[in-house]
Amino acid sequence: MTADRQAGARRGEPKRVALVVAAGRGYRLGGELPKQYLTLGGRPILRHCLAVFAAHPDIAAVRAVIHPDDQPLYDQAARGLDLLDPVPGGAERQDSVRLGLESLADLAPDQVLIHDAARPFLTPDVVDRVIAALDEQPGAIPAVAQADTLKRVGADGLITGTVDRSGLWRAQTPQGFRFPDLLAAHRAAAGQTLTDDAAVLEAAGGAVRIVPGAERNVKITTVEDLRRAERRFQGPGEVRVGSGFDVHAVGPGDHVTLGGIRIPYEHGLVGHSDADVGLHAVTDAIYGAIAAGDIGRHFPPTDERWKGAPSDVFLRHAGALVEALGGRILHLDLTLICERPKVGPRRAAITSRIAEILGLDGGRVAVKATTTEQLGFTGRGEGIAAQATATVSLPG
Ligand SMILES: Nc1ccn([C@@H]2O[C@H](COP(=O)(O)OP(=O)(O)OP(=O)(O)O)[C@@H](O)[C@H]2O)c(=O)n1
Ligand SMILES: C[C@](O)(CO)[C@H](O)COP(=O)(O)O
Repeated sequence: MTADRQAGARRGEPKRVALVVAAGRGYRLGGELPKQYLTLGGRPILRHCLAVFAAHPDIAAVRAVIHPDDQPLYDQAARGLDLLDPVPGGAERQDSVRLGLESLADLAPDQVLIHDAARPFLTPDVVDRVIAALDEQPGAIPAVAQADTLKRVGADGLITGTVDRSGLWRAQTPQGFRFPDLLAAHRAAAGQTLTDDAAVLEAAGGAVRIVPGAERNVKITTVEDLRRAERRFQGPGEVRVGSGFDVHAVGPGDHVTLGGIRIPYEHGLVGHSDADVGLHAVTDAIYGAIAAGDIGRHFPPTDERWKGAPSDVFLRHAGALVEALGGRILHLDLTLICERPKVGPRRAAITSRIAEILGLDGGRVAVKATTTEQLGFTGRGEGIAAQATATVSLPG
């Protein structure tokens, strides 16, 4: 559970769960793999939305509903994300949602957001709008106003009429509801065929509000949808660079933690967490690249939960935020500044550890060390400093 999620739970906010339906077979798209497991922008389609929910501060837990045959594909797609175990779906989308809701009954969330795995371009702002509307309504869905003229067409291909498009909206997901209402509505609707969860709540007499969706939040249904989605990931996207800097004072102890590894030493480093200046600088560099604040905002030093905490927790959080934006860490460059302990012999271990924490290729992580020629606080051995840059690409 992330820092923000734990904080939310502590503030007594409604317990909100995201349920991602991913048990479909993708017949209209065809091909050997169900569409949610095809690779888009270097990651399985399903992973895109799972990452958004997993990193969202107002979502307490995330569960996917999958086809039982897809377990190995799911395991690969969800690797490293903090999720509830998946549950098996049913023959139709509606069955999969109902089974997913039943599986959450023991957890008794206050609210649930249902999302199609086949909508990989979900962004946190759409989730925010649905959640905000749920404060006032039992149901809220993102939707986009219908812009084209609508024709009713007969079996012979001839137009039989023009449909008045005023008041018509295209429904998207995630669709948010008060959990007990939606579970009851789905149980009551078993046997009817309804294509979204808003329709299920409407059938039970529940009010559902529209909030602005996003044109980019499309569902991948056909080969043409997939091609269009792939084109969005072509080209460099937007490249951003962030920088990070950190210092910790030397104090009593018999080791320091630097760049995620423990190094025996005649002193320690003083800090609220494990005082790993290296990981702190890299973490702040990543936050900087995506303009997501700094380590102190996400993990306040006044918070007892982070006392003695291993700093890989902070770094993983920054990596998850990049992923939730559909981005990728292209390169990290860390410089450790101290006379002692000697970093050179540990450079490879630090490089591998940072790469491992973030799931990166080691070639994307540079670790360097320097002294300040015995000048200043690092030169006198009073503290260790670190500076880092992070280069991140975000989809265009
Ligand atoms: N039995 C089903 C059918 C659909 N879905 C999910 O519902 C979402 C929207 O459905 P759709 O786009 O229609 O997906 P498929 O059913 O896979 O596509 P098709 O109808 O072309 O087979 C998808 O994320 C899909 O995996 C599901 O969980 N269980
Ligand atoms: C729920 C939905 O995404 C709303 O647009 C859509 O109805 C699901 O897809 P399907 O093709 O109707 O199963």
